[in-house]
Amino acid sequence: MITFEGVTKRYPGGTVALDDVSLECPAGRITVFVGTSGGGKTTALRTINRMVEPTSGRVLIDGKDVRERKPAELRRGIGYVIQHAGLFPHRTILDNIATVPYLLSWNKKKARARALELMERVGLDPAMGKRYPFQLSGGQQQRVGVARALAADPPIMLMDEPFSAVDPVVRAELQDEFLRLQEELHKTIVFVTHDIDEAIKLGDRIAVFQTGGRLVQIDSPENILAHPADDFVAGFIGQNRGIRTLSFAETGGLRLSGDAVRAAGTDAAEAAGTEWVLVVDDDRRPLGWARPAQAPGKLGEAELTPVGPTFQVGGDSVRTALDAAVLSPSGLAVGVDETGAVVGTASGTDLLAVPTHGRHGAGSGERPEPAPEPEEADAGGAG
Ligand SMILES: Nc1ncnc2c1ncn2[C@@H]1O[C@H](COP(=O)(O)OP(=O)(O)OP(=O)(O)O)[C@@H](O)[C@H]1O
Repeated sequence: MITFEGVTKRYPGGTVALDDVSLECPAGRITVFVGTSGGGKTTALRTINRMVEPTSGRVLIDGKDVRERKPAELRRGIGYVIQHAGLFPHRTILDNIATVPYLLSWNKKKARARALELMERVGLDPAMGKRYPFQLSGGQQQRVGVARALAADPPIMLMDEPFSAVDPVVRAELQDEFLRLQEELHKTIVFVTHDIDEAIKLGDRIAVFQTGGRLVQIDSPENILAHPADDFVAGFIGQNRGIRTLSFAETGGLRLSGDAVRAAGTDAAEAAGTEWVLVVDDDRRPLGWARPAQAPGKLGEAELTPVGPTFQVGGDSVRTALDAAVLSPSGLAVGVDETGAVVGTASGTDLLAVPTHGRHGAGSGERPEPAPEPEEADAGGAG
């Protein structure tokens, strides 16, 4: 756990970069510092590894004031990743990743073996180990930056806009892999970004900083979206706050209907009263939509309308399910299990009735959430 106790940083000339900031970054979780440019995010991050010394207040790691530790020794236990990766240009990728192991006097063989292992972990072909940074794409360089920070297996990682310099597609990939890695590694991570969407995707907790180094709110992404502390936070979150809240609503408690689901080969006349039916194969995999009134005969014989996007029940959020409903020709979202078999369908109205608590998707670990109400607890099933 990292604790800020009344941390203030005033630079000569009078700039207040941090104004009496108190917060906690729980062990094994991702805390994201987000906010306006010049709000003090980077300054706050750097007080943790003593690259910045507070004017007053204290930063504690597991209850111990960081000032009691020598900066060099402290930093070896704290991985640090920055924008543009900050790799050493004249060192190979392997040697870049092995920087801290070398500093810790590991023998070269062990350090390189560790670097190779980490390259695989962060999704880089180990054959790239002999290359130099300029021979890698921006996204690959960022992966090297993450691998380098992880090399000596530090319990803490500080990440300052690590994915900001790459295009949105690569950025999303890096974020997804980062979350997967964190599920295995459970590091205590402090992550700075100016991008609220990145903060919501990655953070277990989000700390919002305002100009003048003031911490305005620290809470879970769900609560920040649902209950912004003031107009500044509401404005910072931006539009579509309601819809985005649905990213945190789980589909596991949803009651899905089997009324519109029919096996291929069934007589269309049997479903004559239903405008759209979802035709499934023997394994309940969706084949497409049919309108029985317009295509008499056996379902599946006439051409079907493509199913469109589906959602995984319990795995995807209500936001994803709602998206599937909006794009579905029938207006019904198709819920599938992890094998792709149809569980049932839900209308937009069904989906909006789901309460919006709980973390969705490829997550950054469980978080203490209120237990579901009994009536929400039964898992979705064709019913
Ligand atoms: N070494 C320094 N000397 C004087 N002022 C500084 C110094 N470093 C930062 N500042 C000032 O402190 C304030 C906070 O800066 P900081 O870099 O922490 O903000 P930030 O929230 O990370 O901003 P950004 O998103 O733009 O990177 C800014 O007004 C900045 O100009």
